[in-house]
Amino acid sequence: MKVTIVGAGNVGASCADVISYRGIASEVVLLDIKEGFAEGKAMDIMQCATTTGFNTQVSGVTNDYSKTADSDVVVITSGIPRKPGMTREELIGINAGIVKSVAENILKFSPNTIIVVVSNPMDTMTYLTLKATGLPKNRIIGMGGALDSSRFKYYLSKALNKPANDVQGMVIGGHGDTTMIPLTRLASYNGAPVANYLSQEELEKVAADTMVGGATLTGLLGTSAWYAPGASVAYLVDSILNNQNRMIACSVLLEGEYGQSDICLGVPCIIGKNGVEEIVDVKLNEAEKATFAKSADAVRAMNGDLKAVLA
Ligand SMILES: NC(=O)C1=CN([C@@H]2O[C@H](COP(=O)(O)OP(=O)(O)OC[C@H]3O[C@@H](n4cnc5c(N)ncnc54)[C@H](O)[C@@H]3O)[C@@H](O)[C@H]2O)C=CC1
Ligand SMILES: O=C([O-])CC(=O)C(=O)O
Repeated sequence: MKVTIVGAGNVGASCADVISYRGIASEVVLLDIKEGFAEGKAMDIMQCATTTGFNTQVSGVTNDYSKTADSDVVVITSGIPRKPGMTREELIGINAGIVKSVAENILKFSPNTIIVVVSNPMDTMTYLTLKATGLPKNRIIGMGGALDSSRFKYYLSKALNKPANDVQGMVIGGHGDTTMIPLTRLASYNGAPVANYLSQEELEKVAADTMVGGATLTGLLGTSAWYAPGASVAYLVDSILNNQNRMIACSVLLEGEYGQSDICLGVPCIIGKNGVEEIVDVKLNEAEKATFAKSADAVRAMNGDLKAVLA
């Protein structure tokens, strides 16, 4: 199975590292516009093969899309990341043009691929990719919810003082500081509602910390995060390539689900060999439905800025 990752920067390279280390794909191609950069990242990762013990073949290319031919999955991480104090939405001006041209180039050589969109603002970039390529909706998946959910579980585990792997929870809605929706009511500590153990005030703090999880890291690192984003993409790619049918919150085209249409937004999806196999209805209550509608309004307003690039 072959995976191409466009953008060999922090997130792209981290993703390639996890995919190879865990043997998720037999071949990974890193592509970047910066001369020699993807080649260097690929060589560095390949020099881990004998010490960490993997057989995945990782190669790097400078803007040569012919080397990406017949990829089963293509991950788009090309574009600029935010700096401290910025929102993800501020990246649209530069990233929209990059994402559109990358998606078009990819399809010339891998017409049957499934595309995973990572570049920010991710929900709007996913919608752009869908509109620009005209691919069926099951083959365009925005990655954000897997990462946001892992941060939610991290903050819940800290509040509970229990191992993160004993915590279940999901974040839906937009992948933005104000549009994310941590589903606190449905989160559990090994099946028991977290509200059994945490006060309302503690739960609100967990949700607030989750929503600004990316901004917090950007403030600490000077650029946005990459280890958890790279691992989250690899988790999603694994579910596609190995047909695991995991339920993962992903940004996908909604056509009436969750009361929304003509928008890509984070909802729980079954992810398997065809990409999005199914959208799962987790039965939101009235307050959650209203929050979801507000999140959709904000993302829809952002999508309005795509007119020029889609013209
Ligand atoms: N959806 C999510 O959950 C997350 C999204 N992101 C987003 O992912 C993107 C990448 O972030 P980082 O890897 O930290 O940035 P980075 O700056 O480390 O890497 C981006 C790479 O894209 C390359 N690039 C730019 N234009 C290109 C083109 N036309 N073709 C090929 N490569 C091109 C650059 O040369 C650079 O190496 C950002 O937009 C960031 O906001 C980051 C983390 C999580
Ligand atoms: O915060 C950012 O800009 C990058 C990102 O999407 C994340 O780490 O969640």
